[in-house]
Amino acid sequence: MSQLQEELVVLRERLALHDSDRQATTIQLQNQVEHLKEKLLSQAQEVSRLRSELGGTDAEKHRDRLMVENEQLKQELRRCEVELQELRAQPVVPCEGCEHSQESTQLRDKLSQLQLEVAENKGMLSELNLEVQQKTDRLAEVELRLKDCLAEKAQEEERLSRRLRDSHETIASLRAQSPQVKYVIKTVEVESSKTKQALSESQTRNQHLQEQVAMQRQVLKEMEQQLQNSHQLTVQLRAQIAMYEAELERAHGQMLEEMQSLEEDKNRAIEEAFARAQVEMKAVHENLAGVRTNLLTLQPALRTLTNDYNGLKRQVRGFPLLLQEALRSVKAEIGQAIEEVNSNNQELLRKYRRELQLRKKCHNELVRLKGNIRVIARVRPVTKEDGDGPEATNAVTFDPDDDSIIHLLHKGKPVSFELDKVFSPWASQQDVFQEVQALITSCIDGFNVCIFAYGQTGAGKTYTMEGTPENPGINQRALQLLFSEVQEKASDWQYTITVSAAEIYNEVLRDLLGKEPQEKLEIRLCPDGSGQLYVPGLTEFQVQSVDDINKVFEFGYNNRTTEFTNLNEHSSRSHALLIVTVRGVDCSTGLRTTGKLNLVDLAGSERVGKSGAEGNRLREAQHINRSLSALGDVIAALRSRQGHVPFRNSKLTYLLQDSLSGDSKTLMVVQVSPVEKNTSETLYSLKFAERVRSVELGPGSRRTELGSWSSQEHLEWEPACQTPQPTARAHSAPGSGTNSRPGSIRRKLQPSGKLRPVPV
Ligand SMILES: Nc1ncnc2c1ncn2[C@@H]1O[C@H](COP(=O)(O)OP(=O)(O)OP(=O)(O)O)[C@@H](O)[C@H]1O
Repeated sequence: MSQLQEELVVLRERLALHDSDRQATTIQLQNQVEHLKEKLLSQAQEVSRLRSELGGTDAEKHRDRLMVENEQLKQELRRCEVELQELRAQPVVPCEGCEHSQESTQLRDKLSQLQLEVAENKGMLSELNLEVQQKTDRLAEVELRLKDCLAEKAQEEERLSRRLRDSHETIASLRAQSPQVKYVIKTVEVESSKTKQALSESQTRNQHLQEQVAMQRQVLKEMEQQLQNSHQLTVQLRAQIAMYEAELERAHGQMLEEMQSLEEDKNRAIEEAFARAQVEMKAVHENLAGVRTNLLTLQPALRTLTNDYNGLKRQVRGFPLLLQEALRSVKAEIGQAIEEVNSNNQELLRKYRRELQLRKKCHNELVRLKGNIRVIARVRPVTKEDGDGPEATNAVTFDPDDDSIIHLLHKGKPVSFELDKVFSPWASQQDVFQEVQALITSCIDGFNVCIFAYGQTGAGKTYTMEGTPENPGINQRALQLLFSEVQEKASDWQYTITVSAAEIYNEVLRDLLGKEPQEKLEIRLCPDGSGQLYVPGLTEFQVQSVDDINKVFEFGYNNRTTEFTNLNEHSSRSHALLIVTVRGVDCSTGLRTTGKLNLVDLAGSERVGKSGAEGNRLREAQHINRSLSALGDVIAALRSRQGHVPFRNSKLTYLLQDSLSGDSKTLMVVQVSPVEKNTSETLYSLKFAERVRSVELGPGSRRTELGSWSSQEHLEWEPACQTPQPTARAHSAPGSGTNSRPGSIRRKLQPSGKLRPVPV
């Protein structure tokens, strides 16, 4: 029992000890709670201080102040605008030539510039307003966050105080229930540690909040800086606005001054005008008074004038009728006159056409009477080339009473020939041309004409056809005549003249005006079925003047010189043709004519084969003889009007077919050398000429005459020469010559060939 009591005492002591401990702990806890409360309070104060420090209200104030300033600026702007409107509304009196108008325009420009600047500033201000608004929004947000923090803290505080209260109650209940004290103490101990933990947590949170507050402070500082900047900007803008206002004020003042001066000018001008008008009015009044007195005196004159005028008016009214009548009669007279002239013209035209036909008929008749094929002879003079001595003596004489007779003394025997005409060595180029002139003119009328120069080499063929530069031959003169005739007829006819030039050498036809003179040309039938012949590829040049012809000849000559090394010799062995085509259109009737003039310089007719030529020379001679024989055959056939004309026997006759047949006209000029040494060839040439001519002269004997004009005849004709044909009229020639025969073929002395250009 005593042990139990002892134990109870110990327990009581221990309990008392525990009690004192618990009291100490409770006090400690209470102190701690107090301390925490104090801390919370100080923190709340700190927060409120911070709130006040953060200057949420300052910023708001600042913002408000800015807003107020903004509002003021806006009001000022509005006022400025109103003033500007008023200024604009004020009527501007334009005064032309006024020196202020330019200044006024400048001021107006300046004003509009200022307005633009003001608008820009307005924009900037609205931007600043927006910025301030954004900052205010951010401040409100921060404030809201701070409020939330404070509310949280208050809740925490509430919770802690509630727990403290609970602890007190627990302690009190523990005191009341001593058996459970130990347990309670333990619980308190446990709870006390929890409280400590909560405290440390709240301390941590407190620290976090303090950091946030520091951050917010930093943000606020930055915002304050920004606000300060915007404030500075606003100050600047205000200064600018003030400056603009001053400018505006000045402009306004200037404008007012200008307006004032303008007003004054205007008033002055009005006054002056008024004074002038008054003076003028006075003068007008005076004039009026004078006019009135004049009017009184003029009235009778006016009356007579009015009467006159009325009379004239009546006359004028009647004038168109009179005029119309006069015009009608004049028109009728003119019409009648025109009709008369027309009928006269018609009559004249009819007569002209009849005359033309008659002329053509006469011409044709003349040509017919002369013969469609005519043969003339031309004797060349003795030249230096003929040499000296008996061989060069003259063997040709003429009949002084008959210009168609020629006498030749051949090997001592006189032989005479009758041709259509014989030209002595003294005959000029013009004399010869006169004989052929009619033929050329008929070419314009649409006839085909052929003029041949026939004879031995050196007998003067080229001289007759081409002549010399100083003394041109038939070719040049013919073309000249054609041009002048065509020009004469130009009022009624339109003509085109074209020329072609060709050469036949060894029965090969070549174009002398073509780009390829080497090219062999062929004669073909026209594909149009007209039966006409043509030479494909033969160049044709249109000529309008002698100059043109000279150019064409020059071209042809150049072609030949480049082609042949010995042109003179070559030209003696080839036939050269100049083909002139004259195409005409009658302007009144549309009638078309085409005439062709063929001017042919034949190859030398000498009988080379007889003199023992061989090789190329013999071949050339054979070709020449064959073609000349063919020409003789064709002419003979035409004269005897045979059904078949052997045109195709040579290139020459085939090419000239359409110019030798039908109503074509042919003239052969037989060239004769007068000297003794050439009498054999001269005899041969004259016989050939006479035979050509005699075919027509003796119709009964035509058939017998036409036996053969073979190529052999040119080579084997010597016996026939000695015994003249019966149809050839032989006359005794006066005088006599030597019997010598011509020697070798002479070369030409002229530097040119057969197509040498001869200027006229
Ligand atoms: N009627 C004339 N008057 C003056 N000289 C003439 C006459 N006829 C010819 N002649 C001269 O005689 C020479 C030979 O004449 P041309 O050259 O005309 O002969 P050709 O017959 O044409 O010869 P080829 O057959 O070689 O062409 C030339 O010097 C020429 O000037």
